[in-house]
Amino acid sequence: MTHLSVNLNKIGLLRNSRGRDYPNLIDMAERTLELGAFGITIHPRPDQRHATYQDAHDLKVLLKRFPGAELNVEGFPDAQFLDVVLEVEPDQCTLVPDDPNQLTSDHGWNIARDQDALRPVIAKLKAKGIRVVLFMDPEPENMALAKEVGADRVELYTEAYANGFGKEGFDEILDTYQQAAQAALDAGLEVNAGHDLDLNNVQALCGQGRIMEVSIGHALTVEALELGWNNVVKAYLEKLA
Ligand SMILES: CC(=O)[C@@H](O)[C@H](O)COP(=O)(O)O
Ligand SMILES: NCC(=O)COP(=O)(O)O
Repeated sequence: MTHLSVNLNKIGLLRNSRGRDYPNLIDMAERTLELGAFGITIHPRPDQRHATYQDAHDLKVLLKRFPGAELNVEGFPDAQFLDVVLEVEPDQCTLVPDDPNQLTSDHGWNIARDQDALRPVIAKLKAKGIRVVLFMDPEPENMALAKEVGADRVELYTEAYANGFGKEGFDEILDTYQQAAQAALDAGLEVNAGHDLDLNNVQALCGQGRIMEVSIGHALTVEALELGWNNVVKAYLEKLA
């Protein structure tokens, strides 16, 4: 079985678009955990247009009511992000090489280049008992170095996988991801995966048993809209009849 950590960034984005607390991110997290999801992920960016740093604090309080459930905080390890993570002490911190103004995450770490910056950051997080994950492209040859710099896990960046799903050449893409996951396991790492995973494509990736956790947000939010839309429109029509 693969754990599901639900990314609530898009709930934060919707909330922030109106300047009031609706939808309430903590309520959505609570519902998600009550339904049996393994965890909650947020990815606060420097402009806090999605989840905010305060959300990380509030989620930590909520998660205390759900023993065994995990909080995963993702982001680029700038000073502000690290201060928040070291204070909140989530179960897991996923380090992502985002630029400050990036629309969304679009690449994994170049560890050979960034290892001197990563090592002390990883050591600091681990000293607080936080599991550290590095966001990685599916490159089997880089997994040993991810282990060597101190990561506990890698998260495979699955945009290419999701993009190729169901298209010609997909078998080769899937094979690349499985090889990267196996290389990580062989190096002594655990393996997460995420980005653009959805109800259609998630099983083929996780079915071979190498992926410990997926974090899913964007598609899950859109799918919730799609699956709920008809009922809600009908409910309004009934109110107005
Ligand atoms: C690291 C990663 O792939 C996700 O955190 C992704 O960036 C989701 O965030 P957004 O939906 O806010 O782009
Ligand atoms: N780590 C990936 C994540 O949290 C969610 O990515 P997406 O489903 O919003 O693309």
